[in-house]
Amino acid sequence: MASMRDTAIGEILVQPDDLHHRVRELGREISRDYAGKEPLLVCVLKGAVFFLADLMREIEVPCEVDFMAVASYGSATQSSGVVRILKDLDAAIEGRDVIIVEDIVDSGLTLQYLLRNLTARGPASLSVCALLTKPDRLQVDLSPRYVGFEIPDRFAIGYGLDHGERYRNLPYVAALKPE
Ligand SMILES: O=P(O)(O)OC[C@H]1O[C@H](OP(=O)(O)OP(=O)(O)O)[C@H](O)[C@@H]1O
Ligand code: HPA
Ligand SMILES: [Mg+2]
Repeated sequence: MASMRDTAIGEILVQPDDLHHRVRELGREISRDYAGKEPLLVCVLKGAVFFLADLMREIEVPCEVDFMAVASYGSATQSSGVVRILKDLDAAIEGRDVIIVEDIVDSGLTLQYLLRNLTARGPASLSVCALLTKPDRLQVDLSPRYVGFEIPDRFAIGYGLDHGERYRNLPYVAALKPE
């Protein structure tokens, strides 16, 4: 775990206990909504891996997971919306009940791209479960069906979220301290 003395770690936005409880609630909601179905969770690498692993263990209906890696270009704390697939899903999703699992929806441009791309593959249904959203930064007209927490317009790190690949291992979500 990165040291608490690391000067780049600012104010804590979501405490470990709150993450744990909310992830459990989301798992219950999904289990209820998908009763009788067998959803496919599509985890967007890398940040969502941590959320996915905790969420999936709170889901009580049979479910599967597949992974997709995408890259968006731009400065370190901003995504450009130009999205490129680095790793595609292993299997077809036609006819499947798909849930996209994201760690954060910031501008929404990555998610907008993913929704268009996956819709074109003919899933039976497609929904989004995002741990975090930043309502003040959203640039597109979409709203995930499942949201963990709404956070202020701060660059977030921890619980999967990185800055330059660091801080993913923090057990809480914090704001990156401005330089
Ligand atoms: O709403 P947006 O402004 O498009 O930003 C959200 C996207 O940015 C982050 O991924 P990132 O490209 O940092 O990849 P990572 O998960 O590997 O860190 C995050 O996991 C989302 O996929
Ligand atoms: O606030 C954020 N933190 C980490 N990665 C991100 N990608 C988009 N927004 C963020
Ligand atoms: Mg990142």
